[in-house]
Amino acid sequence: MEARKQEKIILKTPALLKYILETSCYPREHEQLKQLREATVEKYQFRSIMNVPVDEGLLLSMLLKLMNAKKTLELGVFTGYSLLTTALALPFDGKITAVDLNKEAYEFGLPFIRKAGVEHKINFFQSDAFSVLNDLITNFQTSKQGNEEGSFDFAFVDANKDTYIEYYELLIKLVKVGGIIAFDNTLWFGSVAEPEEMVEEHLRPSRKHTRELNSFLTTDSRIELAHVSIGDGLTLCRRVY
Ligand SMILES: C[S@@+](CC[C@H](N)C(=O)[O-])C[C@H]1O[C@@H](n2cnc3c(N)ncnc32)[C@H](O)[C@@H]1O
Repeated sequence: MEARKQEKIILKTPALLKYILETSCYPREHEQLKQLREATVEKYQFRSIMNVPVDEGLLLSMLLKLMNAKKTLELGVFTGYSLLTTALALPFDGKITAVDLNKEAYEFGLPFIRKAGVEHKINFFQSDAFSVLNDLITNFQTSKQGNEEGSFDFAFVDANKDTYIEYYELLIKLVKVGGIIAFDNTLWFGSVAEPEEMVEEHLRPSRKHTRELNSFLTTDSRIELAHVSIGDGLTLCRRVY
C-alpha cells in the first residue's frame, strides 16, 4: 500500500485551518512572534514546521495565564516560538528553564525575545533534556535552589518524541500538584490512527512511541488528561497527587 503524504493538519479541510488562522489567530499574534515565525520560515524553510503553530500558541498563552503560571520548563526550544509565547504569558518575575541541544537556533530567535523585553525570564541550557531534568531533581549544577521537585507550574515538552515517556517520569516529580505537563505532537501528523503500512517510513518510529505514550497516559491515575486536537496534537496532563 502507498504511504499517505505527511500533513500537520487534522481538521476536515485545509481551508478550515486557514479560516481559523486568518480570522482568529494572525490578528492576535504578538508582533515579535509574527516576526520570529516569518524569519524562521525564511532561514529554516521546511524545518520551520517545528515551530508551534499560531493557534496552539494562543491556547498555551491563555492556559498559562489561567493557571497564574510563574515557573515553567521548556524541553525543545528550536528558534523559540513556544518559548517566546510562554515568556510573554508569564508575569514580570516569571522564570523559564529552557533546554535544547541546538544553541544556534535559540540564538537565531534571541533578538525577537530581546525586542519583546522578556529575555530576563529565560534560563537557557544547551544540553540534552535528561541531563537538566536529572540535575533539577538531584541538585547538581543546573539548580541554584537545591532539589526543585514539586516546584514547576508548567512543562512544555517538544524535544525528542521517542523519549516522552521517560521525560514524563521525571517531569511528574518536578511539576507541583495541580501543575501541567503539556506534550506536543501527540497525533504525530495523524499517523497514530493509521495502519503502520500507510505511514511514511521516517514517521514510523515516533508513531510507535507516541501511540505507547498516549495509551500509557490514559491509564495513569496520577494525572487528569486532555488530548487536544490542535496543531499536531497537544496532550495536557494535570498532576493530581
Ligand atoms: C519541534 S522542535 C521545538 C520547537 C519549539 N517548541 C517551537 O515552538 O519553536 C524540537 C527541538 O528539540 C530539540 N531536541 C531534540 N532532542 C533533544 C534532546 N534530547 N534534548 C534537548 N533538546 C532536544 C531539537 O534540537 C529541536 O530544536
